[in-house]
Amino acid sequence: MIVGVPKEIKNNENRVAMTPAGVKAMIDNGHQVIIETNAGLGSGITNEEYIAAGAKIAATAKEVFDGSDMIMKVKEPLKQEYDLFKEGQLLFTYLHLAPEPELTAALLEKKVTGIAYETIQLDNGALPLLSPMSEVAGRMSVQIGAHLLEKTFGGKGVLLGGVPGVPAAKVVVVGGGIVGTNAAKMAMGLGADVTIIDVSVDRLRYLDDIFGGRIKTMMSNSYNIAAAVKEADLLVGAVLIPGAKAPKLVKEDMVKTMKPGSVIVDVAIDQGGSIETIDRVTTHDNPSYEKYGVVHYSVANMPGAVARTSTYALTNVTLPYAVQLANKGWVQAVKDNGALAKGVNVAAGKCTYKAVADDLKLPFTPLADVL
Ligand SMILES: NC(=O)C1=CN([C@@H]2O[C@H](COP(=O)(O)OP(=O)(O)OC[C@H]3O[C@@H](n4cnc5c(N)ncnc54)[C@H](O)[C@@H]3O)[C@@H](O)[C@H]2O)C=CC1
Ligand SMILES: CC(=O)C(=O)O
Repeated sequence: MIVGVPKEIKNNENRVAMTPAGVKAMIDNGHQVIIETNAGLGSGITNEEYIAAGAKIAATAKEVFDGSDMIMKVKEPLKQEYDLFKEGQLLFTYLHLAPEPELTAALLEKKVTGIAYETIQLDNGALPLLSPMSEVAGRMSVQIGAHLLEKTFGGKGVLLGGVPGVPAAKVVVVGGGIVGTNAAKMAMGLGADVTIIDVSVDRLRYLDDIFGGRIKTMMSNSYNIAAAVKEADLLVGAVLIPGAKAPKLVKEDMVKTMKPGSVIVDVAIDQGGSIETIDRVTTHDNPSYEKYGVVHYSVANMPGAVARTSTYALTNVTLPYAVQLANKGWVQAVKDNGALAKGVNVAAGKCTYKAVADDLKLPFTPLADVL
């Protein structure tokens, strides 16, 4: 199989979908790899390193798409990439289709097989290709929140950890999964007063256990969320229902109760956002805006800013699945691997992921019907 890796074009997206180690693994398995020129530079990987590992370098994204059976990317394709899809091509990347009707329509029209990193799911519910980026974004959410709380960035001028004699800032994390746990870890490490809200009592029990009672846990319901949001200096949105649009758990009237200069970082923006007052997806160039006196941050590719770490963390987990897809072809690979099968969101012009079909009001076709 010929595997193509275009350069990412989203604002400040410096990650790349394959490292030289991935190229070598593909070549060792009898495949060919085409990398768009300079695709790795943002992650500190040169064309020469890819060539030494056995890749060919293409001058343009069009050459990569035209010449490849499988495209590996990091972020969901942007509008200027839709025309590059070839009918029947395999696309392996983050897709986040539930909030993206136009991208979904383009993939369906071209009968692209879209396998989304974020919905590949193990039997225990874990999302192995989302987790490393959630670790990165969860940790970044507190680092970014701490900056935005500074007066010069529009914040109320509060130091997360406080100092002796002055109380620490209150950090409220809605969603206690991978993002939430990593946000809590960083916030606690900086000395903040941390509360995590989740809908799963088992998850809250686990968090209480691992943090040794040094954070507070709360059951997710609108009463508790309203009370916690009102007091929060930094609010982190971190909920997920796999594949689906994020539930808007924090309502506009709750945000209005926050003190001026408080900060919201909605990490769940890639699934449409979990905070009602988040009305746009922002970019690393212009990451935050003010609404009701509160600083809002809603960048959908947070890990792109720490690309070197993120590229290696992401490709560590994507490569074994990519090799299965290349070795067996996607149909046999998903028949053999139930976790990978859950990644198939669109195939043969049909939507094969229930939550995406429901959110976009499209007919749902069970994957078995297109295999
Ligand atoms: N903006 C960005 O750059 C990035 C965004 N993300 C996104 O962050 C979000 C969270 O990802 P993960 O932590 O990996 O997901 P996860 O599945 O590990 O955690 C989600 C948590 O939300 C909880 N939850 C579900 N419904 C809830 C409700 N009604 N109330 C409270 N909690 C609820 C679940 O019980 C679970 O513990 C996803 O949308 C993911 O795509 C991840 C990485 C980067
Ligand atoms: C998860 C995701 O969309 C990202 O890492 O950008």
